[in-house]
Amino acid sequence: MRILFVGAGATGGYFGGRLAQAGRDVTFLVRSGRAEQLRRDGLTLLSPHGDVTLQPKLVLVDSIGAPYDAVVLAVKAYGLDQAIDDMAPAIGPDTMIMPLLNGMRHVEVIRERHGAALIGGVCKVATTVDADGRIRQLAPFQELAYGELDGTSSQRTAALDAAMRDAGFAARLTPTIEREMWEKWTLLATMGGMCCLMRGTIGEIEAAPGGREFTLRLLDEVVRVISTDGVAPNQGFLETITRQLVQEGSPMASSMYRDLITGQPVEADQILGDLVARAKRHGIDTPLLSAAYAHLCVHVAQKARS
Ligand SMILES: NC(=O)C1=CN([C@@H]2O[C@H](COP(=O)(O)OP(=O)(O)OC[C@H]3O[C@@H](n4cnc5c(N)ncnc54)[C@H](OP(=O)(O)O)[C@@H]3O)[C@@H](O)[C@H]2O)C=CC1
Ligand SMILES: CC(C)(CO)C(=O)C(=O)O
Repeated sequence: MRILFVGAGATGGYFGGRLAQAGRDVTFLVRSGRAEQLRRDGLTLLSPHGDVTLQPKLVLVDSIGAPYDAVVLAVKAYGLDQAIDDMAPAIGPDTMIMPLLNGMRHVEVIRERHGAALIGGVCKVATTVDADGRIRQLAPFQELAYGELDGTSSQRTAALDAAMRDAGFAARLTPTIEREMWEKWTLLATMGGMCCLMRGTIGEIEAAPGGREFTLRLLDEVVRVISTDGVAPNQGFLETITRQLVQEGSPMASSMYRDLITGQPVEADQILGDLVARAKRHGIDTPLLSAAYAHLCVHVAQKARS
C-alpha cells in the first residue's frame, strides 16, 4: 500500500516515520522549508520507544505524480484548506483519506471536497517538533484508530489496518470511529481549554484553588454540547477522562497549550470556537468554554498584529 502523509510535523512525522521504519511504503508531502531540513538532517524521532533517524521519501506539491492508496492528513486546522488543494493530485477514485486532526469541523470540509474518500481517524500521542526539526515524543502513549465513518467493514480499511499494524505503535480498526472522534474532541476541548486558560498542566490546575471544580464544570459544558449536537461519549470513556483530567500531579497538557506557550498559532476555532457555535445553535449556556475561546482569540489577534 502506497501511503502519503500530508505534513511531516509532530503527528505526521511521528506515525509516518514509524511506518517507514517498519518498511511500509510511505512518502511525505512537504513544503520547501521542511523538505530542505529533512533532506539535510533526515527525519529524527526522539522517543521513549527508541530514537531513530530516517531518510524519508519526500514530494513537493508540484511532484506528487500518481494517486496514492491512502492519504493521511496531518496538518493543523488552519492549514487544512491549503493542504486539501495541494494534495488533490494524490487523490484518485480508490484513494482513502484518513485525517488525524483534532475536532470535527475538518470532517465536513473534507467531505465536501472528497466525499467518498474520507474515513475516520483518531490519533493519541503527545509529540512536538523541536527547534532542530526533530520529533520529540513527550509521553509513551501512541495509538492510531481508524474505520469507516458509518461503522461498516470495507476492504479498503482492512488493507489500511494491515499496513498500520505491527509498525511500532498501537493501531486499531474500529466500527465506532465516529463516536471515538467525538470522544477525543471531548477530552481535547476540556484539556486544551483548561490548560490554555489556566496556563498550566493538569496537575498544576488540580492543585490550584477551584481548579478541579473548573475542570469538571468545563467538561460538563463540553459533554452537553457534544451529546446534543454530535455523538454522546460512552460512560466508561467519560469515567476514564474525568479521572485523567483531575489527576493529582499529572504532567499532561494538550498540544494546543504547548503551541500557546511557545508563541505558535493555535487551533482556537477548530477546537473551541466550533463547540461554542454549536452550543449557541442549541441554546446551551457555556460560560467557561466561551471564556476559554475568547482567551485564545486574544492570542490569535495579538499574533496577527505582531
Ligand atoms: N502534536 C500532538 O501531540 C497531537 C496533535 N494532534 C492534532 O494533529 C493535527 C496535526 O498537528 P501536529 O502534527 O501537532 O502539527 P504540526 O504543526 O507539528 O505539523 C503540521 C505539519 O504540516 C505541515 N503542513 C501544513 N500545511 C502543509 C501543506 N499544505 N503541505 C505540506 N505540509 C504541510 C507543516 O509544515 P511546515 O513546516 O511547512 O509548516 C507541519 O510540518 C492537529 O489537528 C493537532 O491538534 C492530535 C493528537 C496529538
Ligand atoms: C489529548 C492529546 C494529548 C491526546 O493525543 C492530544 O490529542 C493533544 O494534545 O492534541
